[in-house]
Amino acid sequence: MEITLSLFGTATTVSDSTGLSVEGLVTSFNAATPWQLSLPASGVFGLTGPSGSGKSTLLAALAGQRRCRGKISFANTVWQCGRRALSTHKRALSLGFQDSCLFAGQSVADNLALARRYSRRPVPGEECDQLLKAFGIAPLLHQPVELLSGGEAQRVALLRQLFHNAPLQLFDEPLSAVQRTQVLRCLLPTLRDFWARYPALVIWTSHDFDEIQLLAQRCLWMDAADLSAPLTLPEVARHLDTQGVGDSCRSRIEARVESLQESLLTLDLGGIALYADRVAGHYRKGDTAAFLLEAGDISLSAERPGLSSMLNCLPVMLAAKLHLADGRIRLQLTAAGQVLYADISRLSCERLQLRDGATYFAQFKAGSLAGL
Ligand SMILES: Nc1ncnc2c1ncn2[C@@H]1O[C@H](COP(=O)(O)OP(=O)(O)OP(=O)(O)O)[C@@H](O)[C@H]1O
Repeated sequence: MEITLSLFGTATTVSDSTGLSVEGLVTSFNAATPWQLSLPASGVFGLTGPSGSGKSTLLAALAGQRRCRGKISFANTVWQCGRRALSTHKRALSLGFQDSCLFAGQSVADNLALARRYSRRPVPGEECDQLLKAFGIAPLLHQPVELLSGGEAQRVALLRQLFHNAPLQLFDEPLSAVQRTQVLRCLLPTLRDFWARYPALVIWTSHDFDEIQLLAQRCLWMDAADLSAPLTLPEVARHLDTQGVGDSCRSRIEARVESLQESLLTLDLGGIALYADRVAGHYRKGDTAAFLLEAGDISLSAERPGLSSMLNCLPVMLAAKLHLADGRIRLQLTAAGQVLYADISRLSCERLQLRDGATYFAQFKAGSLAGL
């Protein structure tokens, strides 16, 4: 079904969609690959792809901050038709950048109050108080924004966007300066919970695929100005693997070199022997060597396993569980003061009856340790 709307006094026909509809959107950057996109009125969608591929340009065009032509409509309102465009402040959206863009000369509290005052869907005060606490912003409320660190400023800017609670929320690497553990363990779970209770259409741009996995169930992929339709997370992971970009979840492990025989390296991690196969480079006994280990390469047992073709068996302590958007569970484990991540299914998690603080056995193949 199609409906007719009036934009600047001229009748315009758009698809009857309450979500976001983009048809043939062209900027000076993507003249050869017009963008098409159709997203529902609510839901969290990741946006990732190689650097310089056009992600920020797309967000700027959606927000009316980049000259473009084509059609954009959201919630049955036409924002762009041909070269005619509705100005940014008339679009029901908010846009958050890596550079926090807070209002200078004002306190944190003033910045946040403005967002609520100009919101058409203000978030209840109680909710705001909880968000202030979860984001660690409460002690900073009376600070002038010029005195905030980069990570603090980003957290305030993100909070300002939540307080404003626009129907379409665009984010461009909004947490790149915030400590990763705080992002993964506190901020992303808070955001997921917030958007479950205050639905909006969210497009979250990041190079950190773990962030996207924790927030979104679908993700857009941009490569050389070519925009995909929403993909599943495994589909995007395959793109990332092929391109060698992005950041799937890998742990960095450091261990002391014991011996190298043929291509099998024997290591010592806190008194436990580890083995790395097919490693390149020169290793000398006593050196500290670093390796990467994919979260998906680890299997976990509640009891010490018997003989196995998996050469590595490391006792680990479960520090935390993170629920990934695709239903899997990411476990944060510690061993000899180092942090490892393991991705397992919800069923495995239930069967193992995992408890924080308990000891388990992480198994992985010698070939899974990639030397740095
Ligand atoms: N204001 C501008 N003027 C001219 N070219 C620009 C401008 N902004 C970006 N570009 C160019 O447009 C292309 C796309 O940039 P864009 O910032 O959209 O990419 P991106 O995918 O967001 O990259 P990143 O992941 O590195 O942030 C790049 O080649 C960039 O150099």
